Amino acid sequence: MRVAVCQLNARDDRAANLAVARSLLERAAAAGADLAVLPEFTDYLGRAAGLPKPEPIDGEYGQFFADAARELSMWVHAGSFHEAGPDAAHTYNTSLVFDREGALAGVYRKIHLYDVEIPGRVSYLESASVTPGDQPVSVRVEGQTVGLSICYDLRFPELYRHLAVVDGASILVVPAAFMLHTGRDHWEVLLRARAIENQCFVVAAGQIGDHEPNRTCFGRSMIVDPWGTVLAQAPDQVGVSVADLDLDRLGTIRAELPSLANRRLPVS
Ligand SMILES: NC(=O)CC(=O)C(=O)O
Repeated sequence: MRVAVCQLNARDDRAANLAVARSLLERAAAAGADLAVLPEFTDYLGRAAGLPKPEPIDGEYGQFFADAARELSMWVHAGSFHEAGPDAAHTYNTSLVFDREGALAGVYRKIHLYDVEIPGRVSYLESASVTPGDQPVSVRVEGQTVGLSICYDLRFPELYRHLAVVDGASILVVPAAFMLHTGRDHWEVLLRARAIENQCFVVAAGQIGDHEPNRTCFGRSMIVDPWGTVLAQAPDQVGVSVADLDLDRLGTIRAELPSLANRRLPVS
């Protein structure tokens, strides 16, 4: 299976963000991707005050990427967007996955919210405006089980254990807007750890660069194999990176180094 990670610099202009996302999906399709993944908050990454009215799953955002998937005949993981939430003050941070016909194949709401205060570096209280999801979600894509997650989820290995062991995922997807300060030291280590410990491919699409207000994202979108080898890493710019997932290699790694099968403790 050929996968693409689309690295974006979304800002406060929703229409412009979607136009760039569409052009990256076109590049991914031209490169022969079966599945293309966009980053967290592909719709909008700007000041809270300027956030366009949050939409339902079948709103314009969903329709836009359903059309893209159908027109490009490619599976599209539409990063995440601000889904209308349970009350006026809260959205969900939601991923949508569309099949080649543009049919909705999966919906995942970010479970772990980024409430972090690192003085002078990072100040973010995601729970002030986002309601967390509470369900791990996997989707069948081209005969493979793909486990869904979003950004800060990456720090919670129990989610990925569930996706790999309970759901049987062979591919783990991570749309992200990882901060520069934390990303420098943690992004690659965490992605490769999740790949190695769960013996899965990890496909991670990130935001890159400056976003209002005072937010800089790390980028370095990455595709990692189940051995922990980095198959593709994006340069520090908006663009598309592609890799082929050798699913036979996944079987070989799991057979030769059966750490998933050797687990001794149950997964809830
Ligand atoms: N932005 C996030 O949700 C996560 C992040 O930047 C981090 O975990 O660090």
